[in-house]
Amino acid sequence: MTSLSEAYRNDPITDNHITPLDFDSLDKVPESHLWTQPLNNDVLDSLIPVIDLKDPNAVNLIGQACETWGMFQVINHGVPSELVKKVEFESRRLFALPSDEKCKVLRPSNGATGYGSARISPFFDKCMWHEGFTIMGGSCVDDAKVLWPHDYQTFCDTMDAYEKQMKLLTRNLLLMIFETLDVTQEEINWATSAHDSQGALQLNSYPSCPNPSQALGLAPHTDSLILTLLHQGGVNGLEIFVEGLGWSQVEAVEGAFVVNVGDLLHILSNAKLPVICHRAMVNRSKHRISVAYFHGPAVESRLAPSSKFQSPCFKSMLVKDYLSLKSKHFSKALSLIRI
Ligand SMILES: O=C(O)CCC(=O)C(=O)O
Ligand SMILES: [Fe+2]
Repeated sequence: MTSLSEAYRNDPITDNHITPLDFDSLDKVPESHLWTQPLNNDVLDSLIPVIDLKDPNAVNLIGQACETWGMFQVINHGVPSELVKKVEFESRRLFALPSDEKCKVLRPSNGATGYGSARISPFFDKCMWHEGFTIMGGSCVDDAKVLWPHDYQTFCDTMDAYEKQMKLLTRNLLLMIFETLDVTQEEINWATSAHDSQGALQLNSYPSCPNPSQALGLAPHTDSLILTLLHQGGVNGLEIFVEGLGWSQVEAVEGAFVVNVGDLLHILSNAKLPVICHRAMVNRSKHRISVAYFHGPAVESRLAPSSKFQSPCFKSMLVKDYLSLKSKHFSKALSLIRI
């Protein structure tokens, strides 16, 4: 069976879009990372609801938030805060390594895992104030052994434990979403299956930046898979684009995960659930870390709007073919499969 990481192999990225800056060595933002168009710092306050999973009305609130925004935050989700803190600590330990150490596990141009710039980098003229580390296929032991030959186990155990928790929470959230979205049991099984080969953990690092108004942490994008769970690490930075209003901050709420609909759930819902365009901003004083878990279905499986919809508005295709289309056409991918 093809895994998510294998699905990315056919669409290599050129090497100059993979190696991040050595941020520690800089006291000003280089031309390559200076975004000249206004980044609009008049951001609106948070519009995205924070939902308590213990609220008896949580299912309806989640359903409403998904239909309105394609995004919500959850608290009281059952993921131990100690584990989340450990993940953040281990992530900081990784990104604090010297640049040449981190580059020993640089993501290969035709690969999906390891250290490197955001996969969306080739679609933008300017570089992002960001470095990332991607874990797919259930284990990061090979990379961790290179980074810490004698001390890799804690990192791996922490990431494994976190990924397990993310899979459980994702499944629960999807089941709640499907209580208010009419799809078949087979489609629910498709969306909630959670084999090791399907999810991805993305550690994001946004070092403090001497010129935050002209640098961008992560450029605007939608997430490609089914559902994303994001830990913002207590530092604001995530923003969403709201048609007619502009950019709005998604406040970093202590202990909350930001949950957002990805392209594949948008397609399954026949566009009933919007997919929200978001970006990450940087700041002058804090080194921001975020951790995203992306949940996807089997890449060899077929993707289509639910058969409950009389008039599907997207073509049916294999998941891996959609991911390949997204790798080539980025933000145009959804419109290319629109009927
Ligand atoms: O760091 C953030 O706030 C956003 C991260 C994100 O959008 C992603 O990893 O896809
Ligand atoms: Fe994202």
